Amino acid sequence: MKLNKIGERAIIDRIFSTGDISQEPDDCSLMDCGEKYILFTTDSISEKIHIPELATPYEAGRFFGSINLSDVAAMAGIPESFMASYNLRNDMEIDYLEEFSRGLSNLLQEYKVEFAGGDTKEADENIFVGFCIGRQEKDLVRKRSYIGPDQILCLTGNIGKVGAAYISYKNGIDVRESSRRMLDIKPRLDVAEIISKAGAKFMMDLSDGLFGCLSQMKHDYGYGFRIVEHEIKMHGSVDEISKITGVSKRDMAMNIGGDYELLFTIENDHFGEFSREMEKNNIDVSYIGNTWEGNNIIFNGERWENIEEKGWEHFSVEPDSPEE
Ligand SMILES: Nc1ncnc2c1ncn2[C@@H]1O[C@H](COP(=O)(O)OP(=O)(O)OP(=O)(O)O)[C@@H](O)[C@H]1O
Ligand SMILES: Cc1ncc(C[n+]2csc(CCOP(=O)(O)O)c2C)c(N)n1
Ligand SMILES: [Mg+2]
Repeated sequence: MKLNKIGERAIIDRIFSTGDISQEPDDCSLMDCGEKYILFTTDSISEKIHIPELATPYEAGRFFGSINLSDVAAMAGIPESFMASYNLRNDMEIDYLEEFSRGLSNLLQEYKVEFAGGDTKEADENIFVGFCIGRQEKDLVRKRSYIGPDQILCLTGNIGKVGAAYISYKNGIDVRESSRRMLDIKPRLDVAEIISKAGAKFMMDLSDGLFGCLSQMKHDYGYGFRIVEHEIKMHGSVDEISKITGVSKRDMAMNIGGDYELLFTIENDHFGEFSREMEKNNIDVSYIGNTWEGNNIIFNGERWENIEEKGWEHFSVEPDSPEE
């Protein structure tokens, strides 16, 4: 059976089922170092899928670093060192690669992460593979397995900026600015550790969209979510682009993916203390639902609906792709 008949999530299940993977599915893998964990993670991008044609190489380099740092932020780790492996077509312009590297280096400098080297090879497609390593006190690391029943579900910032930019870009609206926005993401290292110290339980980054994350958590850890649509803060562009294109706000903000905000839970009886701590630190957090043992559902203002959408998934069959 071909991969595009299976989809990314099921492919990863099949890889896990081959037996020897020692770690739980999470944003980073962990190495036990006494009082601390070493966190390590890898994330790659391909020019074809992740980099819109009108994006500058500098923007692409920053994006490449950011998505890797985001996986460390997602567990409340402190990133320390980064490696970059490039598989590149032999007709790539050296200027492109230099600008890409400059974007990456500047991003790493901003977050005080060492650029520790990498690997460079000739290939048929341009693929950039990152590896990031970080550290954190064990009791501050936020694992996905810390999810439990009746926790309050929380989300930082607002979502949908990247989804709206993606839809704009596809519809030929303001294409240069849309390309820039598609890559303009921020690893939430500014807030992750504070949120962890304030008592978060499980945490993850939203890379594949809110619906994708909920579906992944239900599948991997057995807990579902009841979320309330009007509690979810959307980026200002979502409404505007929805009106112009007819694509639903829900699709743009929750299904397309590409935002890197943090999704996490707190214990129900800790709400007062936690929300005061967020206000004190000026951290924008929305309380969007709670966990339960049932399936993922959303309250649309009138009734509860099942969430059927699965977010962004590699190898998923496009609706209009021919059957093989
Ligand atoms: N080829 C693979 N071999 C072994 N494990 C894998 C492989 N691909 C993914 N995994 C594991 O599957 C889990 C989910 O991986 P995934 O890349 O979806 O991470 P994520 O943080 O949910 O998403 P993103 O990469 O968008 O940040 C992780 O624990 C990861 O280590
Ligand atoms: C058809 C189509 N093309 C492009 C996009 C944009 N996109 C590609 S990957 C990604 C985030 C997760 O990346 P990864 O899982 O690789 O970390 C996003 C938002 C899309 N949603 N649909
Ligand atoms: Mg992640």
